[in-house]
Amino acid sequence: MTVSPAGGAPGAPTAAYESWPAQEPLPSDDAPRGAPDGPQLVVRTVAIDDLPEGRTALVDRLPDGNALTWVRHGDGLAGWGEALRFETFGPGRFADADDKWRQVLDKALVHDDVRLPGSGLVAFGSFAFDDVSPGDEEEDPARASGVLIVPRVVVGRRGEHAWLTTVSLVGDRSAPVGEDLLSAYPHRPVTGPGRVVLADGAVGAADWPGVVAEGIARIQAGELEKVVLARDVVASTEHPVDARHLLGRLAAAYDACWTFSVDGMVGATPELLVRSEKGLVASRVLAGTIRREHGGDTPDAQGDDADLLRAAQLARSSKDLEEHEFAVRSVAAALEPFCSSMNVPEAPFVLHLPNVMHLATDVTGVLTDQGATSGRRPPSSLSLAAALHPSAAVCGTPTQAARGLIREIEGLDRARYAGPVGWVGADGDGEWGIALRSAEISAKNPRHIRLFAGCGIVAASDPAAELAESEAKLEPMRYALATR
Ligand SMILES: C=C(O[C@@H]1C=C(C(=O)O)C=C[C@H]1O)C(=O)O
Repeated sequence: MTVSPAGGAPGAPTAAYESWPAQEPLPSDDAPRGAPDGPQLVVRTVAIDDLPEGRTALVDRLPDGNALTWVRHGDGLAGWGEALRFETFGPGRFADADDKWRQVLDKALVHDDVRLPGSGLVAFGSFAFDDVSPGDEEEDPARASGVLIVPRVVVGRRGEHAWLTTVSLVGDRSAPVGEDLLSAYPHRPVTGPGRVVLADGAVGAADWPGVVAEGIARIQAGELEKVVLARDVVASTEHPVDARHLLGRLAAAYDACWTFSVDGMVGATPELLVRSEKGLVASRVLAGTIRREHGGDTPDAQGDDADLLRAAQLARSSKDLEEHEFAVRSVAAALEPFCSSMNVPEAPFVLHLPNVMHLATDVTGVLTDQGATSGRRPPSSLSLAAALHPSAAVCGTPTQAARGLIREIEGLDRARYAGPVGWVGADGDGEWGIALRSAEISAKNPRHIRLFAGCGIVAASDPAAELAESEAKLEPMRYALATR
């Protein structure tokens, strides 16, 4: 078999693209899975023409609840099965995952007929917000704080192009390949959660305004400028939660958000931490929120006159503009060392979502061509996400003081809430969102799911208003579980 170097897109793809014709059998050797020199993946992407269009078409393809997804406006990726899984821990969770990913890429054999972002070899990932989680040590010392998963099968769409990627491991003779790989995952019917009972999480709704008041007092005392404080709500369901039920409802109703699912972390986030594509980077920064009032059972993104008034109120609110400015500055400062040029708009726009409106700024940049001058690889989207995390949109300003205050007063194990979630490809490009408007299905008990929401607090914040805002931010996941 001939192995040819990667060609095509600039940006020095790191995986080898092999050149055998599609009908030839896959190579195999006797190396056992997980051999000391690491696993070798064989990846094949072909164009497909039978994927229907529509917001939920990708999610509808998922055969079971072990869903790996990243979907927006009907475009994106849906993966299932696990060819490889890497778990990482603590402060090194991003760097270790990035290293392991590069090792996989160096050996992978990729035959990609489609060559679009997301085709070929991809891994989905989800990372904890904090370097350490309260309770980690006592409750579950083995709990990983980062995970990268390479699916067995991925279906993708970008505009009019759709594709199918299959992944096998060299030497893994027991695993099905090609067509057999698809039939190895029979489609199981999607099940709803049945009756859902919601209860207070770590800090009850009645006590949470007190936590916010403490945050405000610390800001007013001059300890810091902004802190993001969060709370959780625990849902107990009659039936085990099937992630596809949640994903279908989120993808249909929250079309402008990125609907994600990685290893039990599910949500529809409006906030893009970083997208890296062919040397260009982009980040959608959100901070500053106003609730939308609407009746009915289905979230409705259509605006009315009252909405326009609220949007204008938000765009003029000095408290929200201040909160927003902190978040934009933190993202711009973190991206700057990687970029030769950047565009940071002076004023935010108002993003309309079915439940809330946000002040939003799209920051863009051109990555410095470090590869050309130093021979080093350009930073992967995962290492960019690591550099940007945690932005002031989910932590605060200054970062260290805010993180310290969160640990001190929030009383919540955020786990992967507000951490980076997304995917990385073979050339390092990828998309990472912030895991907001999200919930974590318990790995131990699939009838137990924790919903999260947080709010940026500044000196002028009002605890009761922040509680109401947190309720509005819980709405997407409550809707996904159909408790509203
Ligand atoms: C922290 C969350 O959202 C963040 C906080 C916002 C705010 O306080 O205005 C707005 C968008 C997000 O950056 C959340 O949804 O849990």
